[in-house]
Amino acid sequence: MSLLKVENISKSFKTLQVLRNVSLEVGPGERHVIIGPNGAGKTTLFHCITNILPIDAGAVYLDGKEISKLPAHRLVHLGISRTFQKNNLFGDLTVEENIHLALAAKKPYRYDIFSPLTVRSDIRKETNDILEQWEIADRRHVKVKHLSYGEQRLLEVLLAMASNPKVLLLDEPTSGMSPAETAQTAAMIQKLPRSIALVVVEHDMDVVFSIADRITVLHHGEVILSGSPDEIRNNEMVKKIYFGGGAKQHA
Ligand SMILES: Nc1ncnc2c1ncn2[C@@H]1O[C@H](COP(=O)(O)OP(=O)(O)OP(=O)(O)O)[C@@H](O)[C@H]1O
Repeated sequence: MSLLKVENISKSFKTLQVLRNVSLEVGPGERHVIIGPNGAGKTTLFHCITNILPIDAGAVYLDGKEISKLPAHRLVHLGISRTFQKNNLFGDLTVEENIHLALAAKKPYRYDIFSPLTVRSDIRKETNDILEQWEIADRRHVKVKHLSYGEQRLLEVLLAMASNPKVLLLDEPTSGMSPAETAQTAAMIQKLPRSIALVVVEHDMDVVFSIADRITVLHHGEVILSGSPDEIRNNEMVKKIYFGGGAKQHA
């Protein structure tokens, strides 16, 4: 059974149909990358999977259970976490404090005003583990607004992982990054544990092919192909639609 199943979902904004009978399945630990030209509906698909936007038709399942109408915080507890194209960080707090908050949000005691976060030894330990594991311990006291753009996006991925998700959705993790930051991010994504399935929207083809087990191609809101990296690379229709100049590529 697939871990995440998207079944025939459709979405319109007034008269503009943005998703049309989109289906995809993601297995445990799979790296599933979604590609497609600008405006194909990739971000809308993420919003629909996480019920930030209600779907018009179809259904989304996690572990066989329908989750289409569940609110975002319930989805996090069930094991779906995501990042956004725009950073969702607290710029005036340090790296360490942002990690504290992300970890505390998942704990049952988060509303206990008599237990300040800083004395919670489990949060301190988990924070240290994250800082060490991802080799950012030397940045722990830096305010997030003073990190480079690439560092901020990396931190956002780490925070999305703090909830120990089964599925992590990454929306254009390398957008706006320098080539060095892009390479660093791709390497980081490759290092993410296989206990987490990844669904990644990505434009950079080097990144796509370096991480994907499976690729789904969206075009005008429809899945035109889903297959292995080799199948995608060698498919004539994909070459024409996506690589053939019909699509505007990101800078
Ligand atoms: N809230 C909205 N209201 C109306 N139209 C919208 C809304 N959000 C997205 N759209 C339109 O839906 C289409 C798909 O947008 P979406 O952002 O999902 O595409 P995308 O594939 O993620 O594009 P990109 O690669 O540029 O991020 C576009 O035509 C966009 O203008």
